[in-house]
Amino acid sequence: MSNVHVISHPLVQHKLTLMRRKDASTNSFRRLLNELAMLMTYEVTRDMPTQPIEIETPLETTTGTVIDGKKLVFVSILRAGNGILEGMLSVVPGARVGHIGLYRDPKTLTAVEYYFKMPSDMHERDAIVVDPMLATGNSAIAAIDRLKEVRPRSIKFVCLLTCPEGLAALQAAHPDVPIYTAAIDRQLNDHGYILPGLGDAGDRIFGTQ
Ligand SMILES: O=P(O)(O)OC[C@H]1O[C@H](OP(=O)(O)OP(=O)(O)O)[C@H](O)[C@@H]1O
Ligand SMILES: O=c1cc[nH]c(=O)[nH]1
Ligand SMILES: [Mg+2]
Repeated sequence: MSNVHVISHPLVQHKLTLMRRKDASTNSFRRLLNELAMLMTYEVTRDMPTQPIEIETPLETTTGTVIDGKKLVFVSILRAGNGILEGMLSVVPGARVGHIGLYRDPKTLTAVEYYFKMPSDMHERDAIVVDPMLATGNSAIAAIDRLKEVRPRSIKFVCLLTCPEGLAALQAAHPDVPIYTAAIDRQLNDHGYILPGLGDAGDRIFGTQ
């Protein structure tokens, strides 16, 4: 599973454990997701291109290093992706943002698209697709199928939690897309929920249960 990166940093694991607890409030769930997303961004953007820039310190001229945030596009799978998006944008505020609206049909567990909006010139941008949950993989696969139609320069997928079933499905459909996650849980239940998991991410972020 060389294309799968599990971010096992103690801070990430600590916050994820607090989020899993069923008694975590909407407020603390959202705040923790935000903090986790910031920490995960550090790993996910480790290889992003930089360029040298000449600057003046109060004492002399020197050469510093900057990124070009505009070349990055965070692609949020609605709704729950927006919980990760917020944290990522606080670390890379210049990034562009795309949205893909998808929901899982509760009976068939297939993904149904209701919205798609990307920045222009996607072929010049590196896309990071975000969604807290990779369960059956149907939503991530549908989102990446659709995203590939506008030909971004590269694609990564970031989630908080996944399971062997979702990883296998996404890797089979899009072997070129690296996957970043904070944990690989045990399995899916009969309703397509991750066990032990954290429940329905969208409902917990937005308090819609
Ligand atoms: O891997 P899958 O089996 O496709 O499941 C994962 C999807 O399920 C959840 O979205 P949901 O359909 O609940 O929509 P929401 O974000 O609007 O709540 C989650 O945020 C993922 O998008
Ligand atoms: O466990 C799961 C599976 C899919 N979507 C969620 O929000 N949670
Ligand atoms: Mg949901």
